[in-house]
Amino acid sequence: MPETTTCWADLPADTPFGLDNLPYGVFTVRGVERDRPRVGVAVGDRVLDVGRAARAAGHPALARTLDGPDLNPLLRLGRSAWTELRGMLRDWLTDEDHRETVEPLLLARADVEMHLPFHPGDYVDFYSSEHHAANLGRILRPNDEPLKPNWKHLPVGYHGRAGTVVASGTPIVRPRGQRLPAGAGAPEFGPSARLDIEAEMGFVVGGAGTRLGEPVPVEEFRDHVFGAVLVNDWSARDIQAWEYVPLGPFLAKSFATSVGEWVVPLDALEEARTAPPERDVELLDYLRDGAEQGGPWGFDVAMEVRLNGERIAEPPFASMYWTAAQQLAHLTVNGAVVRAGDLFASGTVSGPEPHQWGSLMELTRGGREPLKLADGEERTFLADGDEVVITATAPGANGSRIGFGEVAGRIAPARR
Ligand SMILES: O=C(O)/C=C/C(=O)CC(=O)CC(=O)O
Ligand SMILES: [Ca+2]
Ligand SMILES: [Mg+2]
Repeated sequence: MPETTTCWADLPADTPFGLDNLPYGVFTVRGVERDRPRVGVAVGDRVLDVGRAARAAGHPALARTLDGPDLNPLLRLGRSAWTELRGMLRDWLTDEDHRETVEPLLLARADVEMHLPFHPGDYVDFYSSEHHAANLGRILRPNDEPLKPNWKHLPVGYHGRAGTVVASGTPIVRPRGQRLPAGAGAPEFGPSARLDIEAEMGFVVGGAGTRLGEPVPVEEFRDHVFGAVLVNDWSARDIQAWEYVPLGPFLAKSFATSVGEWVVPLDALEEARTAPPERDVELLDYLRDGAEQGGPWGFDVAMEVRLNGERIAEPPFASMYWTAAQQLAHLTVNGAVVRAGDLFASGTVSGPEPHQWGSLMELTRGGREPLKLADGEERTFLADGDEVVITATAPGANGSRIGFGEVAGRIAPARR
């Protein structure tokens, strides 16, 4: 990637959407009736209509993959096409010769509506923060070891529900289900009373996909992953507690999983790459992720969680024990296929300090110690009308800052 040259468009100083980021999303223009959702790239506080830019630059085939309504066709093109397009974007945005055609294709962010950026065929969620896993173990299983014996030998995960992966801003209807009231002998049915968030980072699969029986080794991570996106894995703790023994989460997490508006390309995260925490058990060969395997694949991403506008947590993604490259290697080691558009999420991101915990379950010690909010309100779990917004930034090339935008959701009352 060439060094940053200046964009002819005036980018706000310190923008998290500079030329070293260029994340992809899907947009329509507000107020245009039946506008087609299509691919956009964030540039400063504007959004570039990339398909039209590609067409104007004489790349009609590429333009067709960007005409929408999701990133999936672009994801299928694979690593070399992504790199080529990234180079073209920089060219279009820095070379005065392109200004006349490209500038009218930059729309104010305020004038566009963002949509679900990709449609996952499969969605997996891991459980890869040691701090989160140990915190939940201590809260839920106080008489056991906080971590199960398998935890440091493999990235524990479960298959989620791809069809309820929703765009940032989608209202989250409080789920109803079975839960066992404390001390009761039989379950009751009703709206979840312990609705929680999980602040996570997701990774979006790209390329030709794998064939049945073909694993993706850690070494090939870069060829199979397009980029990263914010995730909020809404979780109904009361439904979960009753249903998930012994097979794992089912309805407690399948009602909605929100993803961020922008997918940040792996290329934009080169500067943020960092070594994961020291491993204290010897890993099986397929999970090794040292320099010989092209690692490390940890990322120094600083996340923030806001509840009704007030910051309640700052989860550090760099503290995750298992990396996305290990997760992908593990999820395919049995020969399961991955396809372009698939999403696998990190699991709740929690750091060592209490203000770094990525779920209300942890922040309120299992609902026993309510959070006191600035407006005088208290929360254990989410109330109807609450809005949760998760944001993140990472260090970028040339001293820049890489923004992930946000993943937002407001709780709507349960259906009656
Ligand atoms: O340890 C438990 O009993 C429950 C764990 C979770 O609910 C966490 C989960 O779903 C995975 C994650 O986001 O880390
Ligand atoms: Ca989760
Ligand atoms: Mg979910």
